[in-house]
Amino acid sequence: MTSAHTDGSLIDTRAVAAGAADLTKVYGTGDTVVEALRGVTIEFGEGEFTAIMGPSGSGKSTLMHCLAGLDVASGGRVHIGEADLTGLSDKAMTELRRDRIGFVFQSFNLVPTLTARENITLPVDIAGRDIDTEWFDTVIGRLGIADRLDHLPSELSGGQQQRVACARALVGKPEIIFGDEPTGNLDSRSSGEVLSILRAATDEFGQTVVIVTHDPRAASYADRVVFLADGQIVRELARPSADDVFEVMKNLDGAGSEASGPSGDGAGSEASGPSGDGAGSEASGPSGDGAGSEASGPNVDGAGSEASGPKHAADENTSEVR
Ligand SMILES: Nc1ncnc2c1ncn2[C@@H]1O[C@H](COP(=O)(O)OP(=O)(O)OP(=O)(O)O)[C@@H](O)[C@H]1O
Repeated sequence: MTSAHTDGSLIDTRAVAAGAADLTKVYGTGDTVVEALRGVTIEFGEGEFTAIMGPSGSGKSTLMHCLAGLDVASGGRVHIGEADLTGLSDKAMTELRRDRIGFVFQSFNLVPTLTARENITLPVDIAGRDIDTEWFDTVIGRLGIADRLDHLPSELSGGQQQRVACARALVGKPEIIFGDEPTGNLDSRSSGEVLSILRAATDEFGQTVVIVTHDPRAASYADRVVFLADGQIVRELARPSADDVFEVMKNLDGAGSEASGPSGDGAGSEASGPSGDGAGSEASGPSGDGAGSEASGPNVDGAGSEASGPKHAADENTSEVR
């Protein structure tokens, strides 16, 4: 949410959905000690989509797990809304995670004995709430899993399982959704669908989304991208293009292994550069090759062209704030 300064410029007035203050995390002791987080202070505004990036081992997953109450920090504080996680009992933490947080993690954690539909509605069922059937239909339609709902996870492809996990995180409309490489196992079309619907969750329902990703194109769907290195926040970009993100990652990473260019490995989508010509449209960036690209998602946000990639133009709003 924004409002106008007297000089006409916009200021951000949205409420804070979650945050961390001076967060530290130390693994091991003595010679094997690792300082995974070294004083991270960050806030996530309501309805904001944030991507966390950084070289391998920089602390992204650790930060995500501490924020989501899945791991306990060594020092500092974390809050979700008004709730300070530091003082919560196990029971209160479980309820908070169940009622207010959605998770899209790469290890899908689907219950193998439940169908896709049952997995998707499980958190809402456990919480004893009613399913918003209209939103349920919208989510599964956009994610292209409507015809897979009665299948067990073992009968689904990896990408379909990940989209079921994404649907599970979305249908209950939790205040905040955490995704640890939510598009990591997806081809670029499915990746675009997942990112578009996460974007829609913020734009249409005011949900807050925080993802860890290695993919500059995925990051370019975000309102801002926060870069970690050695357990600290070192850069932040507001509404960047994939090219902007790629440039920062290249510099942060030295050898550039995390944000490798178009010749990136394997499926390419996670590590591909924004101008990926290697796999052609498969790895293409948001401002690249137009509406027909593989990366284009469904028309999730009402503005057709918007959905074919992230909404930020290459040269728009790329101010560096740190
Ligand atoms: N359980 C653990 N025990 C000891 N060290 C750990 C543990 N988990 C993470 N670390 C270390 O903490 C640091 C940060 O790890 P983390 O997984 O948060 O990095 P990351 O940025 O998510 O990396 P990647 O991009 O490779 O997933 C690394 O040096 C890692 O080896």
